[in-house]
Amino acid sequence: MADLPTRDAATLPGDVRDWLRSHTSTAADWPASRLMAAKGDTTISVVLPARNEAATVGVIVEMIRESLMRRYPLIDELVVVDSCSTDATARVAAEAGARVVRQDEALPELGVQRGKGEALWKGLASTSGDLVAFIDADLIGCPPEFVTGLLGPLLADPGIVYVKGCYRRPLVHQGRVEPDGGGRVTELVARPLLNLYWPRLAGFVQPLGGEYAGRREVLESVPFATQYGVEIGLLIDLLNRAGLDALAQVDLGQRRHRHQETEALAVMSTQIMLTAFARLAREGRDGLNAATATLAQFRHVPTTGGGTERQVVLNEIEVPERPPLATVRERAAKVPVRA
Ligand SMILES: O=c1ccn([C@@H]2O[C@H](COP(=O)(O)OP(=O)(O)O[C@H]3O[C@H](CO)[C@@H](O)[C@H](O)[C@H]3O)[C@@H](O)[C@H]2O)c(=O)[nH]1
Ligand SMILES: O=C(O)[C@H](O)COP(=O)(O)O
Repeated sequence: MADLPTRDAATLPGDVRDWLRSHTSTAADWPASRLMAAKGDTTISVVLPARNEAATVGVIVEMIRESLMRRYPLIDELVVVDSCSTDATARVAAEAGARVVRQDEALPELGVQRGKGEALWKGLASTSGDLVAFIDADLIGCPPEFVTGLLGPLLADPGIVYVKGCYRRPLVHQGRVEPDGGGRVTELVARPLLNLYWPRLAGFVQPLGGEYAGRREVLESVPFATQYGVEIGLLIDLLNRAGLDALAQVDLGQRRHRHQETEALAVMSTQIMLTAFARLAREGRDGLNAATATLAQFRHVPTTGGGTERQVVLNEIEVPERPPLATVRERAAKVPVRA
């Protein structure tokens, strides 16, 4: 870890610290039986965006159908948006029991765009549940708690409009597992951007995570960036529209997925930056001229009981500048030399 001055979480800005404590729960707080009691007339849709996910989408669909449609009739509608796949994603998803919507065939009068955000937007347009949960289709292992955890705060509290999943994210590379090495774009791009320009969102452990749920009327009231900027765009726009207290996060445990190559992640990073810069411009901020920043990061440390706990680490980051050396030398040359 870099040798930076760090502070304790207690010195997070008061509203972020309070939010982190009061608006973070764990999936275990929201068992399906409890949600069934709270569901009442509320209808719930689950949308999986999928581009070439034939290897994983079927297992996720089967899990949702078995655990959350048959065993507990919690989910009313399960849709896979086939995002221009060239593999058997659509067939596998349909055989597993999902309704498959082809991204380009939904809302054809509005033309076609590419990317994950487009798939989610078309999924929102093709479903009708009062609550909508989005789950990535490339997850390797997706227990029912990934869905129930996201729905819990929405069913329990009418003041919550949007719930984001968080988790530990291992990086699996050439047979090696780094327990917290995943989420590289999150750590290198999204978290610094949010801490710099939207510090009230600094408490989101996984701002780019692909598992989240919201109320339909709220999701339909904000734009969806079409590509990979969709997650950061939603967070910023929902903060501005609904306020921090209407947002929540739920710890879903651990998330594994198919990793992309560095080259593809650079494209993703650029899309995320463009999405954020567009929001800075809309908010009338140039924002690009700061010399100091606080970066809140999350670290998992061992506990005495043999488990781990998440700690907030605050880094104070400064980039003071030195003037061009030539200008300093010129000045030094003018200082009279004493005999
Ligand atoms: O054009 C696309 C690209 C992706 N996807 C699907 O979207 C999900 C996530 O895409 P993926 O390429 O696996 O993204 P990650 O590398 O996992 O990126 C992370 O960071 C992204 C940027 O915030 C988020 O969109 C992702 O959900 C999050 O997992 C998967 O089901 C994809 O099949 C589409 O439907 N259409
Ligand atoms: O969410 C992210 O930061 C990107 O999807 C990269 O994730 P990975 O480092 O786990 O592949």
